[in-house]
Amino acid sequence: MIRFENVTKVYDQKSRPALDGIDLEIDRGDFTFLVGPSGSGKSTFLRLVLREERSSSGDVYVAGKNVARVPSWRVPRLRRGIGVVFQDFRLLPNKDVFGNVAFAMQVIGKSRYLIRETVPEVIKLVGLEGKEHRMPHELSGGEQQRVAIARAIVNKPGILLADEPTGNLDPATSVGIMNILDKVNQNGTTVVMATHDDDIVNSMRRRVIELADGRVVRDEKSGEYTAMIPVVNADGTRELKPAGEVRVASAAGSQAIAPFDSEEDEL
Ligand SMILES: Nc1ncnc2c1ncn2[C@@H]1O[C@H](COP(=O)(O)OP(=O)(O)OP(=O)(O)O)[C@@H](O)[C@H]1O
Repeated sequence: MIRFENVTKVYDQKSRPALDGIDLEIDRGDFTFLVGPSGSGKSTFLRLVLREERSSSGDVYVAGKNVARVPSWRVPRLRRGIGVVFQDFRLLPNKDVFGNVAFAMQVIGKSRYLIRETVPEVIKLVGLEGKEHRMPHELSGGEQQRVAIARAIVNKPGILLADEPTGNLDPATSVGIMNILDKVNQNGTTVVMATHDDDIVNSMRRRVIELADGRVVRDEKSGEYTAMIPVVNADGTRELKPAGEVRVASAAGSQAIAPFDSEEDEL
């Protein structure tokens, strides 16, 4: 469903590549986690699949098509087959739940009849029945993410890309979101999820592709993950440490420099 053949992406000639010679294949119907420290290339991978960025060398195939060869006017059609969910939900603030989900069908010209049929089904699938007329600001973070997932899948995409979909949610709410993504996957959609959340990865036991400095350093069929966090030690040296250790270590003088701890503070 997604194939990378020796793909390198360089944003800035003076820096190391964001992705460096990636070779991998994700089959139709797979659920794959993309893990790795901040800056390892996860979002770049997803942007290449969506053709929001182009590779500097190597080929990206989505559903058998070399995305670099898709003419610009056909890119919207390519993207129609790919649903996307982000950490920050990105709902339309002036539309209610129904309107947010329906909008994804309206923009591609689906009939009012089909919209009236389909939107309630998808709202039910994500567990938001009865909340169709709530505005985004009247929903919890978890509910907003459910709307975002409903919007991403309402046109029945073959692929769902999720970039840190639980990054703004507490652990219990995250479990609910993962159950929905699992259901979407069981309905046949290929799911690729970038995450730092080891609890989620370890509870799901799905394929884990780990990136570091733009390279694949691990690819396991049903793997686990320990998130690593860059820290500055008391003596000023920097190193990567397992996330669990950092919380203990910080009391002893190490300070996390990645954004994860500050994100937790915001919860
Ligand atoms: N538009 C851009 N221009 C220049 N450099 C970029 C751009 N986007 C990403 N990069 C760089 O490419 C590398 C990979 O970034 P990317 O966002 O893909 O990592 P990530 O694994 O998704 O990180 P995070 O977990 O923090 O979201 C980083 O060094 C980053 O600074």
